[in-house]
Amino acid sequence: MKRIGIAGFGTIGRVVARHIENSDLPLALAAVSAGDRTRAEAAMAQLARPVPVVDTAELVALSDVIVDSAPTAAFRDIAEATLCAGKTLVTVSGAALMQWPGAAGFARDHGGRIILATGALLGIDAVRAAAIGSIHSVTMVTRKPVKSLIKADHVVRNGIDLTEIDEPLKIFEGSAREGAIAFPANVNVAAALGLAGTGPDQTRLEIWADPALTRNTHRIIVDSDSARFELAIENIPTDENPGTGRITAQSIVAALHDLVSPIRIGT
Ligand SMILES: NC(=O)C1=CN([C@@H]2O[C@H](COP(=O)(O)OP(=O)(O)OC[C@H]3O[C@@H](n4cnc5c(N)ncnc54)[C@H](OP(=O)(O)O)[C@@H]3O)[C@@H](O)[C@H]2O)C=CC1
Ligand SMILES: O=C([O-])CC(=O)C(=O)O
Repeated sequence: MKRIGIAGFGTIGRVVARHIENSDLPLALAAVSAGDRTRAEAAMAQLARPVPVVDTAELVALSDVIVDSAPTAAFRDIAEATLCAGKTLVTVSGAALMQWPGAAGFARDHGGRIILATGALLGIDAVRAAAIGSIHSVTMVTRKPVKSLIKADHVVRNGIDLTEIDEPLKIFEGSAREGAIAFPANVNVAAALGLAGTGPDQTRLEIWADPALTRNTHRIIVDSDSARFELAIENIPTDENPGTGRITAQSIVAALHDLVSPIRIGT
């Protein structure tokens, strides 16, 4: 039985907890950590078998695997505490991982492991396989409804008014690294794509706010010496946090299944 601790009991963390509770695989929810403890305890009362809301140190002590579903800013503390204990971190904070160049060395030195789940993306398996050979180019175009982008740091900081737009507006063009830093809660997937393929600096990214859309969409074109492929995904936003697609939590659950299943499908 693997004991799972969830760091960040918000939109993603609560869905992951419910799946673990209902799973017939050898996974058990051990504890969660939170920003606002009172709010997390109220949400915990919705579970059939509530677990304690604890701080990061206790979460790590009580768990074999930590799921990081906290904000980007909390990633490093959660990751270091997990890795220092020689444990496994499952995260979708690609933007934060990208900004920690020493992560692999830190994990190796402490006998821990970081698993960056695919999150709200697709095709990371094919991109990784292509990267074994030579990738010529990777381009990603993200289009999101206004409600998914309106609170993004970059939009607020630059005073970009999305409330009145009646046609698609390109709000960012650059590298995946620049995009993930400017939109840490909106294009973690671009960072993941960069880390899987030619690197975040070589991966090109556009972000559009599109008033006609209801879904968070990503289109990716990869050209390599083994294959050319195009990928597209239309994510249904969660009600709680429209920037977060529903599939993200399910990607984490699938990654947890991989840790305990006798057969693994896909790279
Ligand atoms: N790769 C991908 O495909 C995607 C990645 N993400 C990333 O996943 C993460 C979670 O997203 P989401 O669930 O939508 O976000 P939410 O804001 O819904 O949930 C985050 C939770 O973390 C809590 N929290 C805040 N600080 C800490 C801390 N120091 N330790 C533990 N918990 C803390 C917050 O509590 P409180 O509100 O009380 O502060 C909140 O409940 C984000 O980093 C986001 O960028 C999201 C979508 C897609
Ligand atoms: O839901 C999405 O489309 C992707 C997302 O928020 C992210 O990468 O952080």
